Amino acid sequence: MTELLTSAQMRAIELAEIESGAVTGLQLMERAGRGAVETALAKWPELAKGRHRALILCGPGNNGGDGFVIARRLADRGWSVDVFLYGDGSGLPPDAKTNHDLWLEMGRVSPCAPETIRACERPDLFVDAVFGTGLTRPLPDMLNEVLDVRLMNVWSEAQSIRRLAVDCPSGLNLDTGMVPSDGETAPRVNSADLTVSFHSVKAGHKLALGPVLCGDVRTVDIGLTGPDAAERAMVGTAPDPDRARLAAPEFLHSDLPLRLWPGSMIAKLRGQGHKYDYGHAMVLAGGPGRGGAARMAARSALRSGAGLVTVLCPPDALTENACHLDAIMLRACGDPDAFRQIVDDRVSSLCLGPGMGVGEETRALVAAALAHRRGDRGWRDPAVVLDADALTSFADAPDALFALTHARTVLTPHEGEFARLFPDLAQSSRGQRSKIDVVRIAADRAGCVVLLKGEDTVIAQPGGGASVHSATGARAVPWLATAGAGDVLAGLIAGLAAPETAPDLFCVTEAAVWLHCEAARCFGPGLIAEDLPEMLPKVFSTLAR
Ligand SMILES: NC(=O)C1=CN([C@@H]2O[C@H](COP(=O)(O)OP(=O)(O)OC[C@H]3O[C@@H](n4cnc5c(N)ncnc54)[C@H](O)[C@@H]3O)[C@@H](O)[C@H]2O)[C@@H](O)CC1
Ligand SMILES: Nc1ncnc2c1ncn2[C@@H]1O[C@H](COP(=O)(O)OP(=O)(O)O)[C@@H](O)[C@H]1O
Ligand SMILES: [K+]
Repeated sequence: MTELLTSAQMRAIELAEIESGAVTGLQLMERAGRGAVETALAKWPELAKGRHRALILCGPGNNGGDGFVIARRLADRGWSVDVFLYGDGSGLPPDAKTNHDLWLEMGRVSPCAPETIRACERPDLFVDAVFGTGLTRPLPDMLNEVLDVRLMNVWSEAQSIRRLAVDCPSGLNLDTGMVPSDGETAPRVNSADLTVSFHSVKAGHKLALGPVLCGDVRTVDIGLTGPDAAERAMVGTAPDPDRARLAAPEFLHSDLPLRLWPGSMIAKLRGQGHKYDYGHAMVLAGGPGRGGAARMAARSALRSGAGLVTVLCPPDALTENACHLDAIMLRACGDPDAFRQIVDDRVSSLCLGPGMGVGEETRALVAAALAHRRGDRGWRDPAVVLDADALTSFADAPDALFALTHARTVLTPHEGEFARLFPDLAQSSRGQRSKIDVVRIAADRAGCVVLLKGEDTVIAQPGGGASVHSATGARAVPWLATAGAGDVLAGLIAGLAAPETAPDLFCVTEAAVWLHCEAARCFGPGLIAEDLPEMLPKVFSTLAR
């Protein structure tokens, strides 16, 4: 699954399935525990052979119930298993209580206390089944002392103890990827080498701290088959308004062929026609000495598929730009009047912001771009990508920008630019709201697609459709944190949106972010922004097959 469910959505799916009579809660718990064991043994085959020792911490809810199933399954394999319960056995919810009692027929349950845990023999596998989707507040102090086996400083070679988290490392909020804090002590949380999640990944696995804390995240199919459980919208099609999805070539537990996604988002991999059919993208540049950002955006637009790309710059920057551009055309344009004369109805996408400078001139050009209509020639208005200075120029009056933006606009802020336009949604004022939710609010407010950058890039459109692109784990590209990488992304969106046959802007933006990350992966460490457009042909060659 590529849907990023919230805890409430997961509970609703589970409840609907149980109420339909298709499955019982106990069966789901059994499948979850069994799936967690199978996944751990598949990841660590050395544990699949012979008898080992497990230390399992169970919590007061159903996450703890999964822990008791795991205990039983491992004991069945001949393992020695020490089980600890945080909380009181009599208060367990019914299914967890049943599994607690089943385990009591095989072994002991000790109260969770640092002294008793320290007295155990060194485990080969540590299982965190304390809290999952039910975490509602910060972890209690006592748990913090025992949740990270590697920090307990009791066992030799603690670094090699395998740490399995059931649904999530306890303390992580699965809706937000954040760690709730009581505001007085440092937030407390566990981390894991392997996190086994059920049915679908949750938003918190992919946002904020989730990817760092969860380690390898693997999803187990627990056989939820009802209508609510089905995946709703494949990447590359209109998103479901309620369920965020991953911008990744996957659907229904399987990999999509890359020619299907993102290949189908790229007109020149399949289309026919002349250069104007692929659209004319225009990138507005700043004054002398500030043109590099726009030139990189333009190069990226040309590489990604626009038939023609023109840089528009103030007249005094013409010479500088002419020295750097060949395939990309160049026109002088310093004000909205010039803009209106130059931009004809064949222009199908516009990119404004990189290196333009902050102020009234930029505001006026942004307003002209957002007012531009294509008349009879194009079947829809040009896509307008606003980045960097085009956003910051409206820091004092974001509403003035939102009065101009329309459905063919995409805003591509980083957190700093986002805070200028949406101060109440900024990271510092976000509180416990998830990045997905705040970008949804931003998209509704701006009436257009909003992309908020980061390792967890979130894209949302008005009405709730949202996507997360995760550049973490095997797709981590720390070397993308390089000046100008964002300019290239803005150009990439403009280039993919330029062709007459381009899909809608939300889908184009999802594909652009994935391609941007792939270009960075393809180049590797040492990357500078100029390298990104040059890697696109290599990335595209893998999509056509
Ligand atoms: N939803 C589903 O479809 C399935 C859920 N399963 C498991 O059930 C879990 C969810 O179970 P629950 O909803 O019972 O939630 P949890 O087991 O995650 O936690 C709920 C309990 O913890 C308490 N609690 C929350 N935060 C606390 C804190 N900081 N300090 C002390 N106590 C705290 C709550 O009051 C409640 O008693 C999932 O994560 C998963 O492991 C699986 O059994 C399979 C199916
Ligand atoms: N550590 C990272 N991992 C993945 N992507 C990153 C990382 N750092 C930055 N990026 C991506 O690189 C781009 C940087 O954009 P931005 O901050 O606007 O830079 P600039 O303004 O210098 O062009 C964004 O797309 C962002 O998501
Ligand atoms: K857990």
